[in-house]
Amino acid sequence: MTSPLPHRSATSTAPERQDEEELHQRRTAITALGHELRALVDAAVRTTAAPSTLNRVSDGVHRLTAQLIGHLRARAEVPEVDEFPGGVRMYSPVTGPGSPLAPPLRVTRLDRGATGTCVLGITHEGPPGYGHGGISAMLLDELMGWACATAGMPGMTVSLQMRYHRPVPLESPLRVLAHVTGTEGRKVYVTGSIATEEDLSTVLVTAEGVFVSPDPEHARALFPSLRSAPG
Ligand SMILES: CCCCCCCC(=O)SCCNC(=O)CCNC(=O)[C@H](O)C(C)(C)COP(=O)(O)OP(=O)(O)OC[C@H]1O[C@@H](n2cnc3c(N)ncnc32)[C@H](O)[C@@H]1OP(=O)(O)O
Repeated sequence: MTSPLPHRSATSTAPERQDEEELHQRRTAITALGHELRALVDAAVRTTAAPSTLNRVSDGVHRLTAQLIGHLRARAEVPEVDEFPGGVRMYSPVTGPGSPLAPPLRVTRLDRGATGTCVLGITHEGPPGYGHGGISAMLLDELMGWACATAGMPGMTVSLQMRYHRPVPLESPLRVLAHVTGTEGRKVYVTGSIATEEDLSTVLVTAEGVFVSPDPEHARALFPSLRSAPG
């Protein structure tokens, strides 16, 4: 199972340990804020509170936001708390423990594949009581991307074909699966599915995707903040 928290190394030198401790504290705080934000978003889309209460909460949230906007990172800059590419992404809208949008999906790497678990909430609702089709596509796109990475070919989605067989329930543990089925040059072919933990044999959604590993020149142009990174 992937963890948003850093691994600690017994062989770290003292300054490294200090850095690791600081990273651990930041990730723990980001995770705690993400948890509270998800609770806020959930309550905000479910509440039947009076307009006066909504206005009061709105003012309070505005004041809280002001405490953060003095410390924003530049757009497209990889957060210091992340390991990109190929590792922790604290603010991913799918897996990020710091993201109010993320369920978040908890991912386990498999051999040329990946599996993920999550619970969708009312924030992710499409038809009343069920998940939005775009959210299912988001879960599968992400996990299929992880599957590519486990096959040693991290890439970007160029094609994603979805099939919605049955509605995806909210507030019910889900299992998402993805497997690489083949590669051809820089292209990776991947399949994915969503089922409930309760009934793994009844597939609710399936997907077929093509991912492409950008060539190095293209990758440097797309991700300039990684210009000095190895590879
Ligand atoms: C671990 C975390 C995982 C996270 C996963 C998240 C996944 C995402 O959401 S990625 C974001 C969404 N995707 C994107 O924004 C990608 C946008 N596309 C691009 O930028 C470019 O297409 C890019 C960089 C991927 C590839 O560009 P480039 O390197 O020039 O590839 P290009 O030469 O055009 O095509 C490579 C091959 O793919 C094929 N291909 C391109 N597009 C498609 C397509 N839509 N369908 C099928 N095949 C395609 C080409 O035919 C070519 O095949 P061949 O080598 O056999 O001729």
